[in-house]
Amino acid sequence: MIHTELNYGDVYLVPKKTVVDSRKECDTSVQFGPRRFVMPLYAANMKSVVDAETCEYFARRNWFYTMHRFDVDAVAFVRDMQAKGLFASISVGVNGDTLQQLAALKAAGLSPEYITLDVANGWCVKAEQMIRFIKREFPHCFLIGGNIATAEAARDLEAWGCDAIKAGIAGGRVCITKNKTGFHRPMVATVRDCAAAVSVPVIADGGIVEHGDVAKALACGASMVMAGSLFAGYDESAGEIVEIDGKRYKEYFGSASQFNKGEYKNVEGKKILVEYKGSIARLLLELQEDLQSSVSYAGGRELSALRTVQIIAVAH
Ligand SMILES: NC(=O)C1=CN([C@@H]2O[C@H](COP(=O)(O)OP(=O)(O)OC[C@H]3O[C@@H](n4cnc5c(N)ncnc54)[C@H](OP(=O)(O)O)[C@@H]3O)[C@@H](O)[C@H]2O)C=CC1
Ligand SMILES: Nc1nc2c(ncn2[C@@H]2O[C@H](COP(=O)(O)O)[C@@H](O)[C@H]2O)c(=O)[nH]1
Repeated sequence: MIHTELNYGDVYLVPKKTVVDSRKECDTSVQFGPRRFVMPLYAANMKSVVDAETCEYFARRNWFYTMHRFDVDAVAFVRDMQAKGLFASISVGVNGDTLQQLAALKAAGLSPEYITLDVANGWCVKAEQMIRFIKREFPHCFLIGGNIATAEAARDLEAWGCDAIKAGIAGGRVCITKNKTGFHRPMVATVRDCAAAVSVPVIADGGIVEHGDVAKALACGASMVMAGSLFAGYDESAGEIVEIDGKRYKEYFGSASQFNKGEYKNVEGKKILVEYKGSIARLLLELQEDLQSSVSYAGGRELSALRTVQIIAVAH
């Protein structure tokens, strides 16, 4: 029997009695690893979304960030962020280049506060080996592993030593994995299954289309949400402005796109143009206001209230 699974766009949250007098009373902050952040939401570790300046921008405003792992000097990045009194959060892969970067960090006496193991399918032997290696060599580091999409995979990554798990396979806006391989799991099912299976925080990665999807992800059990396209196209986002017929855009491309890889090999991502939207400050404020409102509809004062709401499927 083939069963149906749902995405954010297929569900809504049922309102409860509001207990606050103003949405301002609702607290959107989240403890994640050793630090507390203003929002349970952050920009994807993609080259077309974040660069070193974007990371600094978010860290200074106490938003979580993760630098991407493509052509990055991890030593320089970690040293620079920590010299500025900011936390360092980097991404790594599973191959020899990552081992070299980690050895260089160790030799320089540096330890980032957060490391994200960023591979398409984190439920694999190479990921297990890297997770165990990082936990051994950088025991004080908060290690995020991913990506995965099932309870069984989440349990394995927790057992291997991950401090948080990033869930979401082939749900991203510039993803073509589902078209090229046939594999994908809708986000509501992914997040609910993974979050129920482990005691470490789960990050819902990809597929955020509307601001309300953040609240839906948290209602499904996510502790944090990662989004790419939501944060693309701003002054502070990575990449240059492109002008076409007098209209301004920024490029948003997948980490597994030909554009990011530099060759057409195992391509599972595409490049699109997103409208240029100016400064990101207004977006960050609006996201926070919207989430405060979500918490009020959930009948609480804190994010935990979202875990108590009923999720309903809607007929299209
Ligand atoms: N969240 C998502 O759904 C997805 C995200 N991505 C993103 O794209 C980026 C690049 O991903 P990717 O192209 O997979 O490369 P990776 O850099 O993640 O691959 C790392 C290593 O793992 C091997 N590998 C990758 N996929 C598989 C597989 N299916 N089976 C066996 N070995 C594998 C690769 O070898 P080899 O190339 O020889 O196979 C390579 O040596 C990452 O940042 C990832 O997050 C990509 C796809 C889906
Ligand atoms: N299948 C692919 N997924 C990718 C690729 N590059 C990034 N990603 C994933 O997408 C999310 C962002 O999704 P969005 O809907 O918020 O835009 C990102 O965090 C990765 O997990 C890719 O090339 N192929």
